[in-house]
Amino acid sequence: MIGRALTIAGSDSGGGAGIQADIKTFQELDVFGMSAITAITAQNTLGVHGVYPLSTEAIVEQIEAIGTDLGVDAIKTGMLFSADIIQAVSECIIKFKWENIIVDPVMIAKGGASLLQDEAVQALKEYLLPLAMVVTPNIPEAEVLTDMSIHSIDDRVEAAKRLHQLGAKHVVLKGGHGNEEELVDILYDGVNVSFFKGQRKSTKNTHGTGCTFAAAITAEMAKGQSVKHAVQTAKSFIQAAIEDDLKLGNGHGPTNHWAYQRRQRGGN
Ligand SMILES: Nc1ncnc2c1ncn2[C@@H]1O[C@H](COP(=O)(O)OP(=O)(O)O)[C@@H](O)[C@H]1O
Ligand SMILES: Cc1ncc(COP(=O)(O)OP(=O)(O)O)c(N)n1
Repeated sequence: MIGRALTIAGSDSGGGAGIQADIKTFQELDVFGMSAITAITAQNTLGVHGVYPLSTEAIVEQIEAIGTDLGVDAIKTGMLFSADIIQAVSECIIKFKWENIIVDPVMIAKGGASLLQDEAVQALKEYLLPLAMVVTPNIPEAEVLTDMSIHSIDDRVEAAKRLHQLGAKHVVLKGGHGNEEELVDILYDGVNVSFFKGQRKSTKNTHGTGCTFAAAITAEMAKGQSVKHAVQTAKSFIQAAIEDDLKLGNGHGPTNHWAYQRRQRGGN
């Protein structure tokens, strides 16, 4: 049977991040994509112009519709916006006994707009991280969740260990916000630390990189791959998507969700 992946996240009208990035990534990696929308954003490459959260009832109804019929093999959470939404989503995950949960702890969009209320951070730590098979913070998100400053690679490893102590079974701490030429994402599984390296591309077209990366991990896990294999594929997917950027819009443009498959087929 084909792998089934569900994204519980916000809609990005500009198509580069959120639900739209996730579904494109699922499709490119050959899994059946489904969605439960938490909020509508009016967004383009220049920034977030409006945020309209849905009621918890509307969100739970979407998740229940999927859980009681189609079923899922892996779930990604993205923009959850409020403590109430985090709690409602966590209760659904527990109710359906879903285990392959990839939590992208989205907090702030590239343009600076807040996609998670400050008071929701505690709910994220308390309700959702203990359910996470994988959590994928960027450096600023990891700093908020662990209450520590992250400068060196050793700091990243320490932060990953703290996030593991909060209940996430695997921690992928992304290096995009670091300043090294060779980007380093780390994976901590509670015992071992693995390093995933890639060449930094100098580009402003990085809108939605975090969503796309976490969606690729989710897709691979929906196909039954191990976390380590999923992260390796996601790294190749996002590297291609950033390198072959589409140059759309006047601000931070989207990445290229076709690039990985085109390369696999030997195209450019
Ligand atoms: N300029 C870049 N060149 C190549 N890879 C990048 C670049 N920026 C980010 N990445 C990669 O994209 C993924 C998302 O990283 P990051 O930017 O840290 O997350 P977020 O979008 O959540 O802020 C990571 O795998 C990171 O290494
Ligand atoms: C609806 C929505 N969800 C998430 C984000 C943040 O996406 P991310 O991949 O972290 O990319 P940037 O916003 O940092 O470019 C979003 N913008 N919108």
